[in-house]
Amino acid sequence: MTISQAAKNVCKVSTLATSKQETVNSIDKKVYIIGSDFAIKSQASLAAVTSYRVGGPAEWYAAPRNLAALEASVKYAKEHDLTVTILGAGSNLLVSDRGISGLVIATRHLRHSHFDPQTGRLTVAAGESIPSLAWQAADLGWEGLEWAVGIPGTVGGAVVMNAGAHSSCVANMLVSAEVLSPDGTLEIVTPDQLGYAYRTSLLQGSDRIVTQATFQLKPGADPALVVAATKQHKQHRLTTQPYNFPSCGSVFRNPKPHSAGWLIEQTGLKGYQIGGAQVAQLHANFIVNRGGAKANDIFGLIRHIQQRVQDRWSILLEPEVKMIGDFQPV
Ligand SMILES: Cc1cc2nc3c(=O)[nH]c(=O)nc-3n(C[C@H](O)[C@H](O)[C@H](O)COP(=O)(O)OP(=O)(O)OC[C@H]3O[C@@H](n4cnc5c(N)ncnc54)[C@H](O)[C@@H]3O)c2cc1C
Ligand SMILES: NC(=O)C1=CN([C@@H]2O[C@H](COP(=O)(O)OP(=O)(O)OC[C@H]3O[C@@H](n4cnc5c(N)ncnc54)[C@H](OP(=O)(O)O)[C@@H]3O)[C@@H](O)[C@H]2O)C=CC1
Ligand SMILES: C=C(O[C@H]1[C@H](O)[C@@H](CO)O[C@H](OP(=O)(O)OP(=O)(O)OC[C@H]2O[C@@H](n3ccc(=O)[nH]c3=O)[C@H](O)[C@@H]2O)[C@@H]1NC(C)=O)C(=O)O
Repeated sequence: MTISQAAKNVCKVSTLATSKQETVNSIDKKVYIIGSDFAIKSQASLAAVTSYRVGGPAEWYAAPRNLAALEASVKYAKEHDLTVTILGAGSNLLVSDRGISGLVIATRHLRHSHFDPQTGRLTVAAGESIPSLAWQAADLGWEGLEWAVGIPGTVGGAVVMNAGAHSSCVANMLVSAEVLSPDGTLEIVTPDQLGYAYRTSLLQGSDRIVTQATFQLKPGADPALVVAATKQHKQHRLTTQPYNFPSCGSVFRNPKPHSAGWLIEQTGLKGYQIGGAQVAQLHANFIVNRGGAKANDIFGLIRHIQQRVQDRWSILLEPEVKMIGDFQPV
């Protein structure tokens, strides 16, 4: 970005200026615009905030810490005609090496949680960590989230993805979610409105932002037993899934009744590598970043796996990972 471009971008934001707004360091790429209740950063690294640790920058990036700041970010994007991309913990995203144009809004800093012992309901902001909630519930002796340990995502991402493991998933326990639309309206939606199915929901590809969710859990169990079950799930993961290198978890949905990992292994692709991206030895449905991978290495490997599995089994594997931005065709 040139100085004049940076200055232009600052001007754009200054139209929203409040008395507390200031800009810092408009000479290099890191231009920060601090509003009364929100900040926008230009050319922010997305590799730093996604689990694959790859990809280019966000043209604009906001990480609101409360609902008002989220609403301000959405309003800002609308007024400046910026495409909005939502990021949770970035644990199911592959960001292109060219980065993302428009405004990336990270919801992982929206935080609050309330365990209501009267109803057994857990109401949490979109940015709360799913595995952290699983451990908190276990410590309280609340059953229902044992499966979620080891899924390094946020509540927002889990509600959108219908995250699941060990035969449970978000759809089974979600009571309602609060969503923010681009026009600024807040709405409470229930699971029957979200078209939930295996690893999918109507929120995928929609422009609605999850701000908080309420889950139904089961209080009253012996905490020691719930902690033990949670530990067991975590241990199972550590022995069957590669946690030692950056990944996005399972790359492909299972084409039921088959499992993607089995199909990929049987195709002889374990250990196959493009650049720094490798089909994991421990679990063939994981692509790991062995160090220095480019997003395009991972993208190329995804396409290679799809082609080889299609050739061998006549099954087209469907990516679970969300690929965002422009990728070079392979
Ligand atoms: C080691 C590892 C293990 C994993 N294991 C599992 C597993 O067992 N089961 C499983 O289901 N997944 C698993 N995953 C994948 C991932 O953790 C889940 O999909 C998780 O739910 C993604 O949450 P996130 O907050 O990281 O979302 P992100 O990856 O940031 O985003 C995912 C999608 O949700 C959207 N989104 C995120 N937050 C919001 C919001 N507040 N409002 C609207 N849209 C939003 C994004 O735009 C994107 O389309 C694993 C990943 C890793 C790295
Ligand atoms: N391969 C990859 O790309 C990535 C893998 N990961 C892995 O995913 C897994 C999930 O990630 P993470 O979000 O860190 O989840 P963890 O389950 O490791 O921790 C989540 C939260 O729960 C707490 N916690 C952990 N263990 C216990 C326990 N026995 N009792 C009570 N509280 C506990 C942690 O506290 P405290 O912080 O105090 O430990 C933390 O606040 C981890 O194994 C992590 O290494 C994460 C990101 C990317
Ligand atoms: C990690 C994810 O979710 C995971 C979730 O953690 C686990 C545990 O419940 O079950 C699913 O994995 P999975 O179907 O691969 O489960 P596994 O039990 O590891 O494997 C299924 C079958 O494939 C076989 N398998 C697996 C990997 C491999 O390299 N080779 C192989 O043959 C296993 O032996 C097993 O018979 C989810 N994946 C999908 C795509 O549904 C994710 O979505 O990101």
